Amino acid sequence: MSSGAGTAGTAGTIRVGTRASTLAMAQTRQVAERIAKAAKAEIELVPVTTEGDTSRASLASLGGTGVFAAALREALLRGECDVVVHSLKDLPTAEHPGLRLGAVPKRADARDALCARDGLTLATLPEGARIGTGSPRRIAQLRAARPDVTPVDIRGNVDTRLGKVESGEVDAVLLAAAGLGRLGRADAATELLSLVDWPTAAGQGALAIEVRRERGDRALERALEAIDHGTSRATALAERLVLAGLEAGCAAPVGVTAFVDDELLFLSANVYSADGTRRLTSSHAATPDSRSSADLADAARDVADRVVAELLGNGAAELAPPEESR
Ligand SMILES: NCc1[nH]cc(CCC(=O)O)c1CC(=O)O
Repeated sequence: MSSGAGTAGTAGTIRVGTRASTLAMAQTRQVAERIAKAAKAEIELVPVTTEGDTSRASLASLGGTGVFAAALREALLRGECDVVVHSLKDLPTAEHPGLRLGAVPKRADARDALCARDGLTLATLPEGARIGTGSPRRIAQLRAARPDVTPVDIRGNVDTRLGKVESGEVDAVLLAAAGLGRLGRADAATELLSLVDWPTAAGQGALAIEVRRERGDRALERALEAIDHGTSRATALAERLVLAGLEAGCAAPVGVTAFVDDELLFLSANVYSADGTRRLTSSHAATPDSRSSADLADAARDVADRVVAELLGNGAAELAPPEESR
């Protein structure tokens, strides 16, 4: 059944690398079925354990970028699989020299969901409520919206986190709506937070299919082209360029949202101080010359450049200076 390393797809089987968490397996299975159909090939899921899965350290202390993606990328480079499926928001913004983004399928809901006991919402949570999240962005947004509540650093998969609400360990957790939806747990959300005042992580809700840079399997390439969704790729690109542009000069939490609305590619970003008391915001729009991938990508680069320049010009780096200058 399983083919040896380096024998990419020779037996008509496409090996799809994935994290082994329930969420990753669920979303990879959905993408893998589409690849199988488009390539008219068999697929085999190859689970890869990543440091982000095994470490109990808080996500913030793991350094954020790359803990989930690195092991998948190594498995791909070693030839243990032909493609890997990531949550795009877990993929470092820097390009890997040996890899390319084969496809960004149609994106799911980019919003964060509050999953609270007793149907509570951000506005109706009692004073001092305990809210589970380890994300510096969500903590800053929470502190800005409800300075009286207490963020609690929790880890674990989606079911573990929801279980902490059921057991009463916390009053609510903040999770990506997309992940809840893919697990069939959308019902757990008691409030979907508006992207207007609660923008989320760059690429949240989008998946990324990565492949080795060298081209070989034509059927696989055509399948990835068929799955790629131009506006999802462009909005995720715009958001990730903001993150990349700020990473150089700013370590503060960032929320960013882009969408394509008829004629317009719109991008808006917030940079927060860690305690949520200060916030910089910038919004820009561009009109792509056409809906072609190339024109959408040009528009994405254009809006991202303007948003980054404005945020840095307004002092984003001073909200939380990069480590080395502290
Ligand atoms: N960092 C963990 C992670 N990576 C992707 C998702 C959700 C799915 C997505 O954004 O596509 C999650 C969980 C969460 O933030 O609730």
